[in-house]
Amino acid sequence: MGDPQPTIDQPVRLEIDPNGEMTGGSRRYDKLLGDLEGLYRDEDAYRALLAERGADALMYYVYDQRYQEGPGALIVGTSTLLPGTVGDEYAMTRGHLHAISDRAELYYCLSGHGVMLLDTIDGRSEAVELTPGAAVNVPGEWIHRSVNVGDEPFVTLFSYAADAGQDYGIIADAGGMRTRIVTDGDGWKQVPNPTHVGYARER
Ligand SMILES: O=P(O)(O)OC[C@H]1O[C@H](O)[C@H](O)[C@@H](O)[C@@H]1O
Ligand SMILES: [Fe+2]
Repeated sequence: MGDPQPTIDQPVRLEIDPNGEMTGGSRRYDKLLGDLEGLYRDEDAYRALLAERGADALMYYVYDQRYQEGPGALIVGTSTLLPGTVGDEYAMTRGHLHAISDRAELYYCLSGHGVMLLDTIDGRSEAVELTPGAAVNVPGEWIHRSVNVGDEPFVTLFSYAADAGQDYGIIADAGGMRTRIVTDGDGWKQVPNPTHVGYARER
């Protein structure tokens, strides 16, 4: 009686387009304007956009491919974040800490112009600007979100451990991340977020 035989998955070929289309993946999911209640600071601007474009307006979408949920497997996919602002804030993903918080993630920019916004529980914040060909290796323990600061879709290729999971509550409970990425007229800037009350473990 030896150890049980591991499941050996078959390699998968993925076709990944700079505009974010991916074939060979396992699934696609869409985030709509109506899903993003509470994300943006300017609630009046959010309500106005909702009235104008409807709850079904597409904000971002993700393709991914995974073999299994085990700790040794990778999830690979693309994220396409459509451009725009809500109030003075640029379009962004909800953001998360991995549920298994030490899990890292690679993001490689395929097209567009964005910022990876990053916070740690222990008080550090970073904003890493991404243009095609630039990547960020996000270490474990960093809360992360993508922000589109350009006029075109911001598309990244990502990869992370299949067992990582996502904790969204950590940002919601803190009143947002420590900083926000806003327009200053002709570009982006990072400003303190006045609604941020600290992450649970630092309160
Ligand atoms: O999950 P959100 O914060 O809404 O961001 C959307 C997606 O962004 C990235 O591409 C991650 O790798 C995905 O796992 C994540 O789901
Ligand atoms: Fe992630």
